[in-house]
Amino acid sequence: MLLSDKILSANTDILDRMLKHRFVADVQADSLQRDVFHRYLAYEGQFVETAISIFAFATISAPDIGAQRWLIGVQDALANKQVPYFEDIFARRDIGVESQVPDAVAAFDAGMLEIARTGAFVDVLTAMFAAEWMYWTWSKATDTTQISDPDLRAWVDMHTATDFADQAMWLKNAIDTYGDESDVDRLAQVFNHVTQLEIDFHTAAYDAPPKHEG
Ligand SMILES: Cc1ncc(CO)c(N)n1
Repeated sequence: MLLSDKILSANTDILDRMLKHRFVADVQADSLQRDVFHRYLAYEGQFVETAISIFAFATISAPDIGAQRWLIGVQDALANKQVPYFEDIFARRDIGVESQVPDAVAAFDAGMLEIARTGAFVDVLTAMFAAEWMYWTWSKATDTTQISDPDLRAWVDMHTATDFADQAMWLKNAIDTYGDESDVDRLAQVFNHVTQLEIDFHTAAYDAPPKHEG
């Protein structure tokens, strides 16, 4: 079995919990409340910027120019496709960037950056594989469901588009190319850790935002 498939197999339970998360269920049932969507967007916009840094760390530790070219392309897509989505939507929907975010949101960003800063190349690949494979999976399962909010529809469609699908597949293949059988337990643990952070991140959108101090 491929290393990437072993990582997935070791995490079926937790991945399944994320794929059935209330947030995903609400998107699929077209019942995501506007205030939840807006909080999610504010937290998500911050993560997309963090993701640029994560892929920058991966670019530094990539062992060859082929991987570096690909990762620079990912940074380009994040900076020039995903960030503009948030810039446009924040202006139109009057969503403010939150200076205070819930602990779970801060923990997700910090946890992902920590792996990127201190982990081996395959660890960073696995962290983003956990994040992107999961989004690609639930978005594909949401391809034909009715979504009334055009901004939410566009967000889901962005994660079924060829660009994003190719990225998720590239990460999976790269784990098999650059990883080693001896990495399997550590990488399965990275995948597990990231998926738990994802669960908590998506739960945070349902809680009232933290109050400003003072
Ligand atoms: C929180 C989160 N996880 C994963 C993805 C997919 O890259 C995303 N955009 N946001």
